Amino acid sequence: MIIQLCGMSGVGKSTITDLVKKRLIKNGYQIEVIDGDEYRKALCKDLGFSKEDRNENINRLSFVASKLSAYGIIVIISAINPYDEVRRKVARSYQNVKTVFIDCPVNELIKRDTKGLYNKALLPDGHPDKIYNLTGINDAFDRPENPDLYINTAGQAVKDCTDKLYDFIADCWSKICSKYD
Ligand SMILES: Nc1ncnc2c1ncn2[C@@H]1O[C@H](COP(=O)(O)OS(=O)(=O)O)[C@@H](OP(=O)(O)O)[C@H]1O
Ligand SMILES: Nc1ncnc2c1ncn2[C@@H]1O[C@H](COP(=O)(O)OP(=O)(O)O)[C@@H](O)[C@H]1O
Repeated sequence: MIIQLCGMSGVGKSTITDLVKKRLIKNGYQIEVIDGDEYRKALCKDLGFSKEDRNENINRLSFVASKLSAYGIIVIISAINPYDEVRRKVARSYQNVKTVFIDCPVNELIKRDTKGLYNKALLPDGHPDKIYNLTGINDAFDRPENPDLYINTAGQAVKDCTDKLYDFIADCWSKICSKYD
């Protein structure tokens, strides 16, 4: 099973997946997280943030996910994954793919700004530190219309969001396993 997350920088993808991963391992599941930030330092280090590069990034991450998933490992792809077309392609190309939208209003993300990226994207044009392709500010994010699970992290405790994702994964996994009983 492949869980493809999508959501802008700072919505809580890493925070939630780290906790869900620990809990799944503790309860005996085999799980791997494919984290966009981590893979961009290795397998995807040649890629930037153009539409083409983001698409290629998700193509690579989902390919790796499919190989692990074929061994019965639950795989979470934790990336911004901003384009509807690519998310649909992943869902079409591989078996047992679920799409989870982690959401948070942009004004809250600007307040959180854990990596300082929003501050840089909001600098005036021409400023030497300004970034011009931050998802949700000056680059596109297609909000999924019918995700398999929706989590809004604004004003919600991390534990509640983690419980939601954990319960969803455990439920999907038990349905898949019951087909083989
Ligand atoms: N311009 C711009 N836009 C978006 N993100 C940026 C950008 N520049 C750097 N970063 C950092 O890269 C992380 C996103 O990488 P992803 O592989 O998840 O992106 S994508 O799915 O290919 O769109 C993202 O990680 P997260 O904050 O964990 O989402 C950022 O840390
Ligand atoms: N309900 C919540 N779920 C997840 N993170 C939250 C929540 N509320 C506040 N946060 C905070 O938001 C930030 C999310 O950062 P991070 O997990 O790195 O996001 P992402 O991986 O999507 O870029 C963290 O500082 C986290 O403590």
